[in-house]
Amino acid sequence: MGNDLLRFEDEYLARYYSKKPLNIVRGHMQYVWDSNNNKYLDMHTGFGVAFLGHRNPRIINAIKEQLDKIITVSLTFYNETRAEFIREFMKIVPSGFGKVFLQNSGTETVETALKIARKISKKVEFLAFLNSFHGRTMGSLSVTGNEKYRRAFEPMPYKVRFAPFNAVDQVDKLVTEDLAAVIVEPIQGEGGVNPARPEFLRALRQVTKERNVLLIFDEVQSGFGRTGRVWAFENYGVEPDIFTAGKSVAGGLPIGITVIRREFGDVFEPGEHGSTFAGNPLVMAAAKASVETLLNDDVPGRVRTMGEEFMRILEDELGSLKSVLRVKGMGFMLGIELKKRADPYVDRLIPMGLLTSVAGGTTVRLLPPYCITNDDISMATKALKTALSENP
Ligand SMILES: Cc1ncc(COP(=O)(O)O)c(C=O)c1O
Repeated sequence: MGNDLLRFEDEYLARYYSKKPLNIVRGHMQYVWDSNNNKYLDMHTGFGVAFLGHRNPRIINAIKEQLDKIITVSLTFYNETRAEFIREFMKIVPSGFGKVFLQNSGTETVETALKIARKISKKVEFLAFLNSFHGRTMGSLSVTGNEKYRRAFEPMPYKVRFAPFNAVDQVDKLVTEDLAAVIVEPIQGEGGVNPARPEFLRALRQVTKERNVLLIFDEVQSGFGRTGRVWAFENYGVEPDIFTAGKSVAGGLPIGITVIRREFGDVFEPGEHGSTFAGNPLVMAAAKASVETLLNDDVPGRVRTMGEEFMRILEDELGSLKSVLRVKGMGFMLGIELKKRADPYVDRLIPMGLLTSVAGGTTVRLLPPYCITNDDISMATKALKTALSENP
């Protein structure tokens, strides 16, 4: 990439991901630019973080205004910016939910959900699903149903049983009274963009209720408008006891939120849980502006309409290609499942000006920002068609 500075990343920065040879220097809404001023349509969006666009003007202004006031205030104290965010956030939370736990990432919000479930239920075991992804810290990793992420760190601290995702007929047998909770993504993201079948979530809700087992929906990837409703579970008409959110909720700044039903109250005694950075006014200002954007721009409505159209176009244009198995997903959480590994295709799309990511090994995942246009959809479809038509 002709930039000597970047060698510091190679030499000293611990590697988490296989790195792409692209130095991204700037972003605006659905586009990013590299150091050679090449423009890319961003459907990677930092694994979904930039769903409201890069540097969305409303969010940037809110951050700038807050910078002139104060950046950090512990949850030990009140802060009006935080209170304003909570007031806005409660507008998008269904009425049965009444407490919000603030964190700094998706994995932390899952950790918090698991702790809450253990505290409320006084039980310790969990049921999770194969192919699920819930995070990298040891608790959230315990409920992640993919050996690849867990193998190097066994044994896991939490006792977890795994079941096949969408196996409606097994729900009655698997959800036993000794479970603290069942945790499930309404749409599996990292596992390959796999929507739950409505009857699967309905069966989970019915049996968990009957057996006094808590139901957790992990909405870190599927939530906040991504699937054409504010929460993916609203597409199914099924409500959990606890749900999580993260990724785009603070417009690009780190956040994680756990939401629980009103009747559970505060759950933790002072000192039982905490977080140094959580609820800091800078992130809260960005998150408040993000909720306002979601509501003012009717993000879920736009995503619902355009997502259906995008999916139809992808099915029409790519569905019959030899390399393609199926197009799947919901709203702006879309996947093109291939007959072989997806990484070479994702790499090939980069010089064509389209950034995407891999999910479940064989799926090209599209997580576009809500503001993409019909021209962007045409450009992406054309690039995908070219890339998927040839062997990489
Ligand atoms: C469903 C789900 N849960 C949890 C996480 C972990 O979030 P984070 O990477 O912010 O810790 C992710 C991340 O992709 C996710 O998709």
